[in-house]
Amino acid sequence: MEFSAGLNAAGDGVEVEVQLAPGVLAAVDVLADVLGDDILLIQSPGCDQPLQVPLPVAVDPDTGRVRFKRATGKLIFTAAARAKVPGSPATNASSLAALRHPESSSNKMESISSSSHAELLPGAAPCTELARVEEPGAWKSPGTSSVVGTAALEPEEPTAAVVGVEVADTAVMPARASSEVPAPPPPPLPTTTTRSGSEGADSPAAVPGSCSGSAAEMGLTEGPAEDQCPLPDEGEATASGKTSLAVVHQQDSTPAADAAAAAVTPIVDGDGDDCNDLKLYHQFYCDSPSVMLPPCTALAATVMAPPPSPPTGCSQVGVKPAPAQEPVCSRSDDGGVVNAARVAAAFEPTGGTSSRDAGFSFTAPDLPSPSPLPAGLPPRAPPIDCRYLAVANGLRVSAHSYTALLADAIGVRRRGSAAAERRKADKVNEILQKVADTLDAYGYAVLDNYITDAAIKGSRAELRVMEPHYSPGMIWVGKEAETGAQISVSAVRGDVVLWLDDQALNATAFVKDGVRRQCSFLQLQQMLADVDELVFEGLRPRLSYLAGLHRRSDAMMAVYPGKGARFAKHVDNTTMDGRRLTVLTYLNPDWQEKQGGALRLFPIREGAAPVVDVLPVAGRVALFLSAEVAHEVMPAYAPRHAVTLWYFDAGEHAAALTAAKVMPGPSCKPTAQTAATALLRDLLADEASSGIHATLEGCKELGTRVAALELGAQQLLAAVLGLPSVTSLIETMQSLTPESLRMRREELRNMGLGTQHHAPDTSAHV
Ligand SMILES: O=C(O)CCC(=O)C(=O)O
Ligand SMILES: [Fe+2]
Repeated sequence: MEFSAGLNAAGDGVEVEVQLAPGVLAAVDVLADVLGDDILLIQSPGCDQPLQVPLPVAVDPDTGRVRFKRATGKLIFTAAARAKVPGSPATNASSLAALRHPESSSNKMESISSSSHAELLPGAAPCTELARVEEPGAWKSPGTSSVVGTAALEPEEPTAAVVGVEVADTAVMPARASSEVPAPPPPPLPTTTTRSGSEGADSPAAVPGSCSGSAAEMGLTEGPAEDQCPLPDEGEATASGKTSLAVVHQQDSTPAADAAAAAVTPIVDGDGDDCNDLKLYHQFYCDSPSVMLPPCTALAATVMAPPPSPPTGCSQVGVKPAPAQEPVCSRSDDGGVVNAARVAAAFEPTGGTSSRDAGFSFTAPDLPSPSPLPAGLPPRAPPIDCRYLAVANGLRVSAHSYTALLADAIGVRRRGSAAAERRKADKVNEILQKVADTLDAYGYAVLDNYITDAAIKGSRAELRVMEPHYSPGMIWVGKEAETGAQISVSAVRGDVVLWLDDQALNATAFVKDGVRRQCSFLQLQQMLADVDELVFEGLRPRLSYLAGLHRRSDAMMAVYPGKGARFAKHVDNTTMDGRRLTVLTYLNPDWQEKQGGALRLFPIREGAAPVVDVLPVAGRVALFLSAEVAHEVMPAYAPRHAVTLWYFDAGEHAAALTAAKVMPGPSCKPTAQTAATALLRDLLADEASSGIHATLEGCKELGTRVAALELGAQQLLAAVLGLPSVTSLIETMQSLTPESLRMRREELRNMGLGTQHHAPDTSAHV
């Protein structure tokens, strides 16, 4: 194979010319066909990050020569397969291609698109660096770059070839480990922050009946087309100070509130337009973190002074993360491998037998084991023994791909000059650093437009088939990481949820009540991969607090059905269960403030940050520290869709799992859950139907009942009611007056649907 590289005539990049072997040429050619002018994503063995090659590459069909230009970086080109792509070329954002090295020595190509189909052929080629072009900054002065080495490799297989080029330019090296990046000061005061004396002051007024949960109201309408935006010219301003995307309102203008508002620094892409040209960080260094960045990034939506009477203490409640047990494989009727235990747990995480009996199962034809992920890619959600391979359009799904983001990266299709590229990379780093700094200083950060409208719409469409099968969200209480007791009280937590693990995400069909239904979660998978990337590659290296993140929970899809459903104030991880970062992605196009449903985030320490209300608008990603930031979901008056992911710290998680194994807590006992739920049900029920009356006698009876409960039930109740201990629960309950009982009941009802909307049997699962 022949190869040459050198500074191009314009002096703004290195031009590479490669003579490809016939098989490789065919692969590149076909991929170019599949991807249109998107990105070719290539993962080569020994190379940590996939390479992203903007397409089309110019292939001369007569000579087999390929030319392309790189501004900087290391290019390792591994092609080991030939793809056959019938049908029309896919040009949408879901088109993607990846080369990934499988278990052993052979290479495979995976090519996925909504309408195409690839035949995988094994190849064999090591990740070999063939040539290196080293002259840091050379393209700043044309003519000084040089090829310092060339080599050639003839692949053993005619269909496999490797070409490598490394071009160094230290000017665009991204920030790496936090130790290498001096932490900049907290975000500066935004000079153009808009403030208003009235907006965002109170919980939004209820608009009962305004949303009934139809598909249209759930926001499944077509979003606007993506802007096509040119790259900024050389001379264009790099920072506009534009704050239009960071709607920052402040209720009270006090010095403390001013300072707090100032902390919420709007982050903008800085190129003076509304375009998504910061979507991509084009990472060429295989051994560096690849960074994807949201366009038009902004911080939290509404800054408010703390509410006059903040809700009572944080409940020790959280959400049951993925179960820790290893799955047990079994075989389904139609021959597909089914991990019944895990699927049941994932789909109906109530821990109760009824849900397991009801039993979902996912089905897929037998396929060979998937290849392990290439080293260095973000860790995936819980490892599973019986992995499912999705069969979507006859193609295997790559567990990780950057392509959905890349496909939007107009900056790649219309590459600017080296200087423009460098500016872009710098800006991306700057924004990521701001996000990390904000998270570090205040415990939370919010990114807007991280997920595209198309991806939101696609994911919502994929989830629609599952929506009838969501279960009431569980409040997870107790010290047992991942195995803790769960209790469902819709007044405290009014959403319904669906847990999706890797296996479920990769399934093509599910069976419920003996009925088989098709499903596909490709878009959703991509969205999750994009969030993983933000966390693992964008933030983990920048925050020592996140340095130990090793994996995340399964994805929890949640729908607050409207009608005032909410989730009471709580902290996700109060028991050192391993969860360090909570990341929410909202899927609600056209969400209006009057629909409520804001995520209210409370400061880590009194006065340390503003209380912010973050509306669940589509594409927005909210991040906060799971063990420190109290938060609640304000009553939602329209169906509100969100995806929650929890990222685990390796050390804390391991310790929690060990602790859970050796000392299962009393709250695990089903009897405790039943007793606690029964009492809550009575407490919440209308007086007429409840055993507890707001009279002196009723109060006395309640105090006696609570004191007589088993410890586990008392612990659960204390947690749900936001009381710090069992002692305090008993004291509180024994000193109730008719008045305070009525207030407590009202308070609980106001937290959500209450029994007016939910029958007791649906609001209590034990
Ligand atoms: O949906 C949200 O905004 C937050 C949900 C939440 O707090 C949780 O599931 O723990
Ligand atoms: Fe939460």
